[in-house]
Amino acid sequence: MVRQDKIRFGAIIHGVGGNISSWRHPKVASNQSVSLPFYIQQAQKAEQGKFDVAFIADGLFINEKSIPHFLNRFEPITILSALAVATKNIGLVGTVSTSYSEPFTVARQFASLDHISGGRAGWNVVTTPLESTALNYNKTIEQHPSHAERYQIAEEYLEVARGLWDSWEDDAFIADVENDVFFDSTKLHTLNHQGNYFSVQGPLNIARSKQGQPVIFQAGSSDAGIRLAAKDADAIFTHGSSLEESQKFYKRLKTEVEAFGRNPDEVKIFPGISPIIGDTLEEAEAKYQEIVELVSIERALAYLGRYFDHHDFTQYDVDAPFPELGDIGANSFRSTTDYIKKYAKQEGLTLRQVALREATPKTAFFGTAEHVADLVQKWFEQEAADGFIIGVTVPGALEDFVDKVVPILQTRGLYREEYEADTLRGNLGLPFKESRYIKQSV
Ligand SMILES: Cc1cc2nc3c(=O)[nH]c(=O)nc-3n(C[C@H](O)[C@H](O)[C@H](O)COP(=O)(O)O)c2cc1C
Repeated sequence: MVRQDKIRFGAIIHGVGGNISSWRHPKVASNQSVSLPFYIQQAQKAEQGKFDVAFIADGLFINEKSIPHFLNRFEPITILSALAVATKNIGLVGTVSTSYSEPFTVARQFASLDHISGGRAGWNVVTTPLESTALNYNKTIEQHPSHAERYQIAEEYLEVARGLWDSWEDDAFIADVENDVFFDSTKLHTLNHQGNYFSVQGPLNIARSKQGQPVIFQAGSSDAGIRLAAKDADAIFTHGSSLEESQKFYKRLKTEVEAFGRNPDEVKIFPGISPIIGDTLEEAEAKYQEIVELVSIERALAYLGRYFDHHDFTQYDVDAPFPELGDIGANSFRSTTDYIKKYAKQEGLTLRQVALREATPKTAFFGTAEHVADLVQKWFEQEAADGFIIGVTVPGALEDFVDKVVPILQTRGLYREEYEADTLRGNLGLPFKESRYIKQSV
C-alpha cells in the first residue's frame, strides 16, 4: 500500500541502557544516566536524524534489583528543559505518572516545558505499575490503586490537565499598557473541576503554548490502556513484538479511535524496537554477543521479576518450562506480563530462555542497515506502525541507525529530509490544539 505520510522516529534516551548489564560495556560510562553531556549528545544525534521525539522514560520506585539506569537517573521534566536549549526541532517527551502526582503541578510543568521549548513538549501519560511506589508517597501498599482504578484516575487526571491548559485563550494577555489592562477577563476560564478523584479550581498560571497544548502520549497496551489512548492520546508507545501482532494492535487502536469520533490519522502508533546494526550480519551478531556475555542468569531473573512487581524468580528451576504464574503481574505491567506468559507458553520456553530474551532482547530489526530499513518500510507500509521508538540495546545503536538506516529511507522517499515545522504537533502532522472555548464559540 502506498502511504501518503512519512515514517517517524523517536529515541529513548536511557543513560547506561535499558539492558540490565549494558553499563559494563567498555563503550558505556557508568555515570551516563546522570550525564548532561551524554543526554545532549544523544538528543542532538536524534535531531540530526530528523527524529520527531527524544523520549525520557521514568519510574518512581527502585530497589536493589532494579536495573542500573533506574538506580541513578534524571527526573524527566528537568532534563527535558535542559535539552530544550540544546536542540531546535526535536520533540521533548517525558513520562510522568498520573498515579502519584497532582494534575495542577504536572499541567504547569508541561506547559512551562512547552513554552521553554517553543512548542515541542510531550507528556507520556502513564499509570504506575509497581505497588511499593505507594511507600514513597505517604501511602501504604494497600492504598496502591488497582490496574483498573489507575486508568480511571488517569482519565480524570488528563481531563483536568487539559482543562487547566485552556485556562487562558490564545489572545488573553493583551498587555494594554495605556489602559492598564494586562489581560482580557472574558478570555480567562476557571475550571472548577469536581470529580471522583480530583478537586481542582484553577485557573492555571501559564498561557497556552505555540502548539496549543503539549502532545499526549500513552504507553499502556492493556484494554484499559488502549481505551485511554483511543479517547485522549495523540500518540501511543507500544511493544514492537511481531509484524502480525503489531498489525492487529494497529487496527484495533485505530478502530477504537474512530469509535470515539476521532480521526484515526490523529493518533500515531509507535512500536518500540531496539535495532542492532552491523555492516554484515556477522558484525551485528558480534555486537549482540558482546552484550549477551555481560548478563548473568541471576541478573536476568531479577530484570524479568520487575515486570511482575519484583516477583522472585529464583525460587523456580531455571531449566524447567516457564512457571505457571496465575494472576502474578496482572496488577503491574499487565500488557507486558500477559505477553511474556503467552509467548513462553506458545514457544515452550524455559525460564532461563525467557529471562535471557527479556534481559537481552534481539528483535527482527537485526542485521545490515539495508535489512533494517526494509523491515521498517514493511511495518510502515503494512500498517503495523506510523513510526518507531528506538531503544538502545548495544551501545552506538542510535548512531548506527541515524548514520546508516535513515539515509536509506530518505533515498526511498519514505522519510523526511527536513523538519516540516518547529512544533512537535506540526512535525507529527497533528493540527494545532484549539482551545475548547474557541471550539464552543465557532
Ligand atoms: C515504549 C514504552 C514505554 C513505556 N514507558 C514507561 C515509563 O516511562 N514509565 C512507566 O511507568 N511505564 C512505562 N511503560 C509502561 C506502561 O505505561 C504501563 O504502565 C504498563 O505497561 C502497564 O499498563 P498496561 O497494562 O496498560 O500496559 C512503557 C511502555 C512502553 C511499551
